[in-house]
Amino acid sequence: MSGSEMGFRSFDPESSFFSYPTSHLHIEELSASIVRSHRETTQYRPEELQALRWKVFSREEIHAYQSKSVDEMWQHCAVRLTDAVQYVVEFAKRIPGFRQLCQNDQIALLKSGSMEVVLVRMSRMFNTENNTVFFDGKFAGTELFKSLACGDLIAAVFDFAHNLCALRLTEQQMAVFTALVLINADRPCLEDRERVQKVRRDVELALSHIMHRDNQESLLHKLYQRVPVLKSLCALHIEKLRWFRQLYPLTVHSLFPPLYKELFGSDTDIQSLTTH
Ligand SMILES: O=S(=O)(c1ccc(F)cc1)C1(c2ccc(OCc3ccccc3)cc2)CCCC1
Repeated sequence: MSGSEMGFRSFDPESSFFSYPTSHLHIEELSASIVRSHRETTQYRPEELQALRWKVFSREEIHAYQSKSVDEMWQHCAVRLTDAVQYVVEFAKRIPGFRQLCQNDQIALLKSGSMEVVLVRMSRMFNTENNTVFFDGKFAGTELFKSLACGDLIAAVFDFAHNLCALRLTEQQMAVFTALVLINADRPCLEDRERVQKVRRDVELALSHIMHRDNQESLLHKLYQRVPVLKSLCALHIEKLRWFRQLYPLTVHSLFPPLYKELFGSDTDIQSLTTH
């Protein structure tokens, strides 16, 4: 196996900055740091979700959600999503390598990747045995979200969560996979793509290292196959948001969280991410 295959890179005097050899120790430290950041920034611990696994909404509670108006339910989910995104922002800021990126690139990666990370993390809150997701303190099926009037988006969100949950990723595997989803050098509006790629390369090595250590390398290609689905889910979310905003412009303007509008609205500049 050549040095580059083992993850070692030779010194390149012309490179924009010193390209350090990626040692196994560096990769192990990076993995440990990403796992710690993940554990510190997930809203619910796995054991908490496990304990609540069979706590489902009653018919009356489901009916109450279904009786909400479209704009009320959209606002409710937008607030939930924004909460989840703020934890993802905190996760990103604690990833070595992400912090070293310029602020513009940190914001560009969060703007295009935070929803994807939320959707990956959502698979931790999914119960494949009754096809429910943890929402507002209990587990809910798709029928609870009927008043959103975007059944195709909800079905796709559930389908994605179900498929990923079925892979039974460990928290460590989930942590490094979400870091990989976030640190993507193909995202739009990046200033230093090469630097993002170098950070991504080490996270890729970290994921391969963890999957090899867990003897689950066969999962790697399944994980990489889920990435394009994430992209299409986020596009569908943006499409639905455009539809919703045409119907309820005032709700979006005055009742949606500013961070939600900055991340998913039209190209408004990101204020609240920088002031964090
Ligand atoms: O718990 S949730 O509110 C939830 C909503 C819909 C659903 F089917 C399952 C769960 C949450 C979520 C919020 C918005 C999502 O897409 C964008 C969206 C969808 C519908 C309306 C508005 C926004 C997806 C997930 C899960 C993770 C964080 C919050």
